Amino acid sequence: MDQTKLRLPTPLPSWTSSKSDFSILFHWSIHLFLYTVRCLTMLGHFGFECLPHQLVNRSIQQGFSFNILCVGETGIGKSTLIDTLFNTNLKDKKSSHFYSNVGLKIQTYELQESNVQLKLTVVKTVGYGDQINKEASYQPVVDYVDAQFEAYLQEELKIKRSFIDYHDSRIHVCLYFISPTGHSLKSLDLLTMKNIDSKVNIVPLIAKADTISKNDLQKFKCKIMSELVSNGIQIYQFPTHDETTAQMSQSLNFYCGQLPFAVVGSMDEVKVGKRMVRGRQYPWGVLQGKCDESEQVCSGKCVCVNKLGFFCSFQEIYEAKRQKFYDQCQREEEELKQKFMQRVKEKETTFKESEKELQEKFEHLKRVQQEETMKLEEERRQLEEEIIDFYKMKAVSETLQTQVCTNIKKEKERKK
Ligand SMILES: Nc1nc2c(ncn2[C@@H]2O[C@H](COP(=O)(O)OP(=O)(O)OP(=O)(O)O)[C@@H](O)[C@H]2O)c(=O)[nH]1
Repeated sequence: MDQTKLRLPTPLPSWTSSKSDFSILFHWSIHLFLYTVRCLTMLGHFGFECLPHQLVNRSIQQGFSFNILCVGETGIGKSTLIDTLFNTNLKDKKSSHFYSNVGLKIQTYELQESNVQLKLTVVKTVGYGDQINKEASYQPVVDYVDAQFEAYLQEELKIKRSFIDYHDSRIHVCLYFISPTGHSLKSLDLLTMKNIDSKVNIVPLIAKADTISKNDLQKFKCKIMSELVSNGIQIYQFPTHDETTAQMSQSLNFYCGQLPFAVVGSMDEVKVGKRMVRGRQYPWGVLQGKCDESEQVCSGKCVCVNKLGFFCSFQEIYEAKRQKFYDQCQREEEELKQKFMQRVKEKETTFKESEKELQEKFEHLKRVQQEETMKLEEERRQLEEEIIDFYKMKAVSETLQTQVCTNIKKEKERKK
């Protein structure tokens, strides 16, 4: 039978609660089971320990998709930061300040680092904050976010869903670029954030943070946070319970205390020592990505800013996770080996002790048996001597008896 061409029994009964359908389903399951049993060929090692590998392999095959919404005024540094984050040059044209309405620019890029593929969708506001009447500036953003939810819902409602090919365009994170005024949030910022905070994960960023002094920056951050709180605006909450994220960033509480993040982007590569790094060259020196000591931006998928203020790549995160997994495997393997060796040693000691005990028992029995043999030998010798004495005495008595008889006979004959 050609196993590779086996076809499953059809048709598969649609599920109903009636008894007859149940029995059909039952028979079908048995049929399927038999087919499955016959088809089974072991392709390799299996077990649920393989699940992490399968997940990693599937993720690598399928790639990742990440949708970022960048909301901020024209020229605030949205494109530069995205390029910095993903270490690319997405070559985006500069927008004009003279649009009558706010619009959105949606671009999808296929990025690759090593063998990890990323489908990156960047949605940027165009003309944001450039109109005299800014009241409705947030509306296109809200409409876009809602439209993506609606599209996903429509796909979900379809009888025949095809999520494998479906490009899920729902926004994972909204990077909200705050002008580095050092003063406070603008009413437009508050209005927009208030209208989208229930729909997307907002990560507030102070753009072009190299333009503010350290003290002013700290005060500005406090001011922004207090304004967000007093206006009831929900920003993204870091998953402090996530052990992996917590380990990678060492202390999420520290990062949460740094909100909003101060970021610096750059398209230029400058020489620092012997290395070429992304940075901004000033007459007084090179800024290799200022920002607070280290920062992190997280959403459903995680992106983080390293000590120098630039974002680590997905590849690094993936590699770190993979390394952690392998380290854990190695540690567990080592522990198992140690346990095994320990048990072998214990068993060996037990065996040796039993062997010693048995040997002693054997020696003891041997000694007892030897003594017993010697005793028996002595008894036998004594018995043999007794037998010899007995035979001697018997012979003497027989001789005496014969002599007595002879003497009696002679006496009788003499009397006659
Ligand atoms: N000082 C400083 N300048 C920056 C920074 N990021 C970007 N710039 C500069 O700001 C200008 C505008 O940057 P873009 O990234 O094009 O800004 P944008 O928000 O994408 O602009 P539009 O797409 O046209 O709205 C460029 O000249 C950048 O070099 C920064 O962190 N610090």
